[in-house]
Amino acid sequence: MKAVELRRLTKNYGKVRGIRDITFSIEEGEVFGFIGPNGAGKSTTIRTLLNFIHPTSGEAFIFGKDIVRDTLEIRRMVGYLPAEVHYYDDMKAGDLLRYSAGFYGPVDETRMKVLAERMNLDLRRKIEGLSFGNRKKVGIIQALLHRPRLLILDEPTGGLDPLMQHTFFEILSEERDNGTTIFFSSHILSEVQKICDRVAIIREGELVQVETVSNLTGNRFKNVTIVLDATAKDYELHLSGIIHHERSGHEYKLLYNGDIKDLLQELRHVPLVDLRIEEPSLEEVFIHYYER
Ligand SMILES: Nc1ncnc2c1ncn2[C@@H]1O[C@H](COP(=O)(O)OP(=O)(O)OP(=O)(O)O)[C@@H](O)[C@H]1O
Repeated sequence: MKAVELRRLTKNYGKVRGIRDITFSIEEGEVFGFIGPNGAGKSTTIRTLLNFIHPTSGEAFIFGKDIVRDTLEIRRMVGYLPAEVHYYDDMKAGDLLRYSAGFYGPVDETRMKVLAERMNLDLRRKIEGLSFGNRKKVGIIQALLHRPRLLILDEPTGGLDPLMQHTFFEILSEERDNGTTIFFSSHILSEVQKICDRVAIIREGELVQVETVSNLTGNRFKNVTIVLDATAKDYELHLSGIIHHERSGHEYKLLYNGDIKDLLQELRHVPLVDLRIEEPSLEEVFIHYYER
């Protein structure tokens, strides 16, 4: 059984495009990233999965349960962090967490305190006095507290400083090691690279690609910088697999997705001064998909 399965899931807001024909699935225990620029449809997908909004067509399942028919059962298995957290301002953070965790059964006070301590959150403070980042921490603890089988996190790191992001990813790794499935959306590719097994790339409401992170950052893609002799005339590389190239003077920068032997073969005929072959960041790889 898949942890999450979407089959041609579509959501329109009246005439406005939300998401169209989204199909992918997440294995149990996987850390799965959902990547796309603002407005791509990440939140729409997540909110449809949790039945906050109704699909226009298509279907989806969480641990085999139908997202529309079995909402309550699904909510019990899921910890959800919305992109924007809205709370009753007048409550203390700790009381709010107790109140919301109470829905799932007895509240694990120790877990709440440990998480709050690690995230440096004072549970006695009222929500209204908390900064955006501290409210985010409340949301993160809320999502984690009842030890859900599946974590769905919508842009979880926004508002957290780098140190806190580090702690947050540490906590996520521990959850993963305990078997929790994690689905999180982001427009920051490097953070997805850190922790995800696979990523789905969404753009303008449509799924562009589902790929393992190791495939994307692994052997296939290289950043190649070639510096030619000043005497070299305008030079054109005759190679398939060049995804993107730019030139300034005698320096050529390529994003290359092909056999490295073909590249070296081609370069034998070139008045080479310098050559660098480096691992591209996920950003650079994705830019190629977005530009298509
Ligand atoms: N309640 C709504 N009513 C009408 N259109 C909406 C609504 N919510 C989202 N949309 C539209 O659906 C599309 C996808 O938006 P969505 O919020 O899902 O994107 P996103 O990938 O989560 O981006 P962001 O990171 O900016 O939240 C956008 O064109 C957006 O304008």
